[in-house]
Amino acid sequence: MSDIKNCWVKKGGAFTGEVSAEMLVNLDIPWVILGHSERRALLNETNEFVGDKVAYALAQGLKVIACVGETLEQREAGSTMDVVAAQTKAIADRVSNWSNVVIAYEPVWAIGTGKVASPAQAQEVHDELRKWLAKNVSADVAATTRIIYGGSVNGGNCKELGGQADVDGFLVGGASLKPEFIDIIKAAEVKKSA
Ligand SMILES: O=C[C@H](O)COP(=O)(O)O
Repeated sequence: MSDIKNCWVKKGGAFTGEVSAEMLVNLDIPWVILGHSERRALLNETNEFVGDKVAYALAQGLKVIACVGETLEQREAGSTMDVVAAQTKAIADRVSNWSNVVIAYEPVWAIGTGKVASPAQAQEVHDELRKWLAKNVSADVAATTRIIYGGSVNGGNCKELGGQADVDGFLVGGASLKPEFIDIIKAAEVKKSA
């Protein structure tokens, strides 16, 4: 197993049902996904709590895919960038070394719905996120941090999405269980080898 979709915010202990970062390290699981929208929405994980989790997981030696993304209501209200900037800021406030962080932009309305963001919509947010990192963290972190896209990626849309300048790969749910996953991997690797 190469990743898991959550871990606890601090050292393991009497937190029944939670998976600690230390457990993942012991099991040689290198990556953890934190801040997934389902945990934010269903388990009331705040931006600050997610930021604390990211910092703790990194401190234990894990690599983190940190998810950010807006709901449909937030997009329609024109607050997409405010939402993802606030989510990213809570991480930036707690993390100084970004070398083991990947940001996953996952518009909530696109996750598991079949309604993928258009390549232009994805590129716009990825570009804004990179600019946010350049302004608020550093030019180096902005240039080197991978910003991947998630939300209804499939074999049919991966090429065009992956061709966008600031889309550095994908976070894939449903399609990772289907043969088309191989096409998605290939679409993500084109840029890596370029
Ligand atoms: O956890 C998986 C991601 O949220 C994306 O899921 P999806 O590719 O099924 O939309």
